[in-house]
Amino acid sequence: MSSTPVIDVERLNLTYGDFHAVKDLSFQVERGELYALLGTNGAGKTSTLEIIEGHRAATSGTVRVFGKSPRDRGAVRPRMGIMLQESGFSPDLTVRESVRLIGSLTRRTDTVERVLDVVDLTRKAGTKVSQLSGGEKRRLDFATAVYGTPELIFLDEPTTGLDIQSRDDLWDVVDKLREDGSTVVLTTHYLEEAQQRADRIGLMHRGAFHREGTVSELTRMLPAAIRFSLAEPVPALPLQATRGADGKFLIETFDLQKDLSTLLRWAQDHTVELRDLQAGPTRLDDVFRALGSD
Ligand SMILES: Nc1ncnc2c1ncn2[C@@H]1O[C@H](COP(=O)(O)OP(=O)(O)OP(=O)(O)O)[C@@H](O)[C@H]1O
Repeated sequence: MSSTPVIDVERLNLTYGDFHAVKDLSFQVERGELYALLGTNGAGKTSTLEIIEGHRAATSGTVRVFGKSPRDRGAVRPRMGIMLQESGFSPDLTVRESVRLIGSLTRRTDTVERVLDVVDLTRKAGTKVSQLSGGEKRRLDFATAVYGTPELIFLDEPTTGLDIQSRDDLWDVVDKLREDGSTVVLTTHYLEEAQQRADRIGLMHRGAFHREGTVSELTRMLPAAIRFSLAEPVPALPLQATRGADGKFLIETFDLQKDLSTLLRWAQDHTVELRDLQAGPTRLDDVFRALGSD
């Protein structure tokens, strides 16, 4: 059984004058998914999101949100919560007034008190926006996405500028929204967040998908890494290794278990200490670095 995707993008193109910013992009986001749109600077993520959010018209291609055109704002907009990189709240309004204003714009039902509590700004309710810290402003931006528990939530670099506790709190709220059935589209430059939380990732580079899939699909095609240091003099190793500028050895392998056990057995037999030993699958950062070298 297949249900209509929440977001359905087919052969989307966007040009700014002569510049082709989004090239034939196609993807779907299913109900309840957390989809991360990642990419290099200028890859076209914001442009793509702006079209899906209904802020910008496509040059060609089709975009459907809940089966409708995102330009049909009356039908689609109340079902979306959008946390932009900068919400542009009026500096003279208080936090409470700002949330009330957001609420009236969303046309969703909620209470200001509940939303302030969810984003942990109750104590700042009477404070003017101009007097908030960077992290508090970011939490106020988050309130725009949370108000009225929308079915579809866009989070554009949501944790930038947040301390660890606030980040964890934000993700707890997102987890709760997902339990309640919300679909989430995320952009972030914190790759570990995407790696931990996304169901699927679209990795954009120069307007197109370089890769798309689950985290394990994206990382599977790169070798795993074993890293360690050795005391001098360095004995002959049982496997091919390279040595980094920091003096650490790196073994890249598509058979981590076998090569790691070979290395450990060799170290045991030769009474060699493998210092700072680390072994693991490729991280998303490495997929990105591979992109940069294309
Ligand atoms: N209004 C515009 N007019 C002309 N070119 C634009 C406009 N907006 C964006 N661009 C260009 O389109 C490309 C894609 O921009 P976009 O902001 O979508 O990228 P992004 O993936 O969100 O980048 P970043 O990670 O740096 O925020 C960039 O090369 C950018 O310079």
